[in-house]
Amino acid sequence: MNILSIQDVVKRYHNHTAVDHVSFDIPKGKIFGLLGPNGAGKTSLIRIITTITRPDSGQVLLDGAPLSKRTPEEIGYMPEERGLYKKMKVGEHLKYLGRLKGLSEKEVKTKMDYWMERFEITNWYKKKIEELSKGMQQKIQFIATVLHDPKLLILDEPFSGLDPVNTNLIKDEIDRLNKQGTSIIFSTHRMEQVEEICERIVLINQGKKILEGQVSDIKNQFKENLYKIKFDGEISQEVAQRYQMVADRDGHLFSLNEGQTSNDLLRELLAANITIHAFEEKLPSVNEIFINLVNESKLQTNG
Ligand SMILES: Nc1ncnc2c1ncn2[C@@H]1O[C@H](COP(=O)(O)OP(=O)(O)OP(=O)(O)O)[C@@H](O)[C@H]1O
Repeated sequence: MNILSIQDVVKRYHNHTAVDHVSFDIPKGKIFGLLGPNGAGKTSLIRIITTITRPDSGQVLLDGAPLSKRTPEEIGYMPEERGLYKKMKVGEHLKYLGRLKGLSEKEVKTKMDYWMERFEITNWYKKKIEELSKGMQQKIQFIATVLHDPKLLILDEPFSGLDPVNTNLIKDEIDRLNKQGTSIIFSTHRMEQVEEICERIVLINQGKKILEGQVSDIKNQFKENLYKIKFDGEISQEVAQRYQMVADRDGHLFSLNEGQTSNDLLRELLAANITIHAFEEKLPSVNEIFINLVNESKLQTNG
């Protein structure tokens, strides 16, 4: 079952196509990465999902049903551009946003107290937003996003401006909400966070989907048969050349040749009488895959 189904969605601004026939599904209960370089069309797509704008064509289903007036109550969206009213007090602000999402006065109070206590910030109720640091405002924005228990959370750069302790705090909350069944779309340019957090990703470039799938499958799909080996001892020139051995940060990289297996390499190294401390396949990082694909499609467009 999918929490979200994007079906052939197109969005144009004047003569620019920001989202160009994009389709993908997001399975329920997963953390899904929506990736792409600046200007790729991610925000345009998110604004369609959250019903801020409408697509020119195509449709979006949330939990199997077309988007409607009730959609915002089912989604929690934390935009990259944080939009809190500086002059409002924290308590008033959360109450206001919770009411906008359809919560009753009593529900807002219960949920707000729960989150403020959870984050140990109950002494902030009467503080004005403008009195809070960027990171503190970020916490309030997070609470505002999850206050109404949305079934789909859309988080755009949720850790920007947070120190490592608060990053972990929010990361743990995201994880906990996900374990309780909340589906999550996570949009970021921080690729190491994608590897750590997301199960599946979609990569958009110039409005078009260029890659989609399970992170582990994608890494395997783009692997280059590289092995990282840590060893003590001498490797002959001949073997080093044949495997295009190069020094890496804390070991050496070996490339398998056509038709060779990792076992062939290991056998050869054992015969060379070296002491092997570590032997592992080096899969490309999501960052490397991202950069390669985006550069490739740039070349295709320019060529
Ligand atoms: N309201 C608008 N009017 C005109 N053009 C727009 C509008 N919103 C977005 N665009 C254009 O659509 C394209 C996609 O923008 P979008 O904000 O969706 O990208 P993005 O992937 O979110 O980028 P970033 O990572 O930089 O936030 C860009 O070329 C942008 O200039």
